[in-house]
Amino acid sequence: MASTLAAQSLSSAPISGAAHVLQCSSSSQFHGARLTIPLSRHHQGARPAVSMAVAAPLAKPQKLQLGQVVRVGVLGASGYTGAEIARLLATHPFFKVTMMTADRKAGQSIADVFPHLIFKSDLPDLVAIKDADFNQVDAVFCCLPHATTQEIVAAIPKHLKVVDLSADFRLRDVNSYAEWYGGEHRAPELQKEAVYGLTELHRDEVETARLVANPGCYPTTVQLPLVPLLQSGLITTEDIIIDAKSGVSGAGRGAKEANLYTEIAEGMNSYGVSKHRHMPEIEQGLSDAAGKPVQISFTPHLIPMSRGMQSTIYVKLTDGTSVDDLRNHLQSFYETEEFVKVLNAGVVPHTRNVRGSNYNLISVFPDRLKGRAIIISVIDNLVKGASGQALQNLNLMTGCPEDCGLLQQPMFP
Ligand SMILES: NC(=O)C1=CN([C@@H]2O[C@H](COP(=O)(O)OP(=O)(O)OC[C@H]3O[C@@H](n4cnc5c(N)ncnc54)[C@H](OP(=O)(O)O)[C@@H]3O)[C@@H](O)[C@H]2O)C=CC1
Ligand SMILES: CC(=O)N[C@@H](CCC(=O)OP(=O)(O)O)C(=O)O
Repeated sequence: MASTLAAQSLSSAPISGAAHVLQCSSSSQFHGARLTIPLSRHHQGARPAVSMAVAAPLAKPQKLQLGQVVRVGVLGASGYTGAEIARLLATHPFFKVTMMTADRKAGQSIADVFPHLIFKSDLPDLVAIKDADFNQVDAVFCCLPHATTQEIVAAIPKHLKVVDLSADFRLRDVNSYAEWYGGEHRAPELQKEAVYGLTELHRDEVETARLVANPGCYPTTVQLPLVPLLQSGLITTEDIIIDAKSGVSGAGRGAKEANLYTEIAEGMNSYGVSKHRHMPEIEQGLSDAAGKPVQISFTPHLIPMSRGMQSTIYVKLTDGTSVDDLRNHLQSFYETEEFVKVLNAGVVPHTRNVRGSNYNLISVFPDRLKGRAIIISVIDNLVKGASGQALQNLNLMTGCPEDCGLLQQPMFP
């Protein structure tokens, strides 16, 4: 009996006005609550833009009571971030996965695709996205490749809350999206509606959002330390240099030559040098924080580990600021946060210190060069950099305690 309560309260949540009328192109019309977009992974053709009005923020969700159940759909559950959501939800007191989709793996059981999930025997089988029944869910995690995602999210019934892990709704400027993602956005109004879900910095907006754009993994490592420092004027907006490293799972599970064991093991390489698509996302957040345009130098690297991410960030102090001021400011800024911790002077974080967890560790060091500091920020790309932060956001959007399902400690060593 109790299990239907949340379903009712969530699906009847007031989403204001005519704002939610969907005028899809004929190929993405709704029939009942199933998607009928032809979703071939090979389909790259241009489509007309989906047009709709921008939705107003929702009311804050009521706190869930124990016994209530939020039915969750995972689109792209046969990928790394989708599987990670299923893993994190295994002990969640309120969320139950009732629908999972796949593309090539549709029709299989999740345990056949990911044997580590066999212990969670109540997970549904993987269905093709065209067969996804949105009557079975109250909320959706969308774990699909960017560009594929926008039309799918546009066609999800508007009473459902959605956290999208792709890059499709992160950039506010449609021209910037077109420039960095190589094609016109096909749901620009949704791009305006989406709230950027860097949880610790946008908590209030996330709570009242219907659609959250979950941040990229590199942008999470960079913005968590730099936004408070730029907001407080402790560092300059010039000369920000970011040297970042990611484990290979950041590239997804799809087979790619560059990600073969033989290409990755016993070595490392830079990629996207001076043109990585996370640059505009990072610059958007840093510019908002500084109140003026900020440009960065950013070079990502692929290193031979399955998960984990480090950004080493070189910044210039403003006049009269010391490195201790930076550390003290970050420590007090994040003092009450569960998932962001600022280490004491001299302590170097390791990606293993956050492996499998939703934590971000930050450390601040003086540079040998006068007036400069070096900031190290580590996360697990699949957790705080993707599925963990997505769950943190959906917890807030549905009235669950923010840390539900997220308190597992890092695996070390
Ligand atoms: N990996 C990471 O660390 C991070 C990833 N992200 C973002 O999250 C999203 C998911 O990433 P990740 O899980 O790594 O990706 P994967 O490549 O591992 O998984 C992609 C999923 O999408 C499905 N899929 C692919 N193409 C289509 C299609 N045309 N129609 C329907 N389903 C499709 C795949 O199904 P099947 O396998 O059955 O073909 C699979 O379930 C991406 O947008 C990514 O950029 C964000 C932050 C970090
Ligand atoms: C190692 C690797 O390839 N990483 C991915 C970033 C993963 C991520 O956060 O990206 P999204 O913006 O796709 O969500 C990349 O550099 O494109």
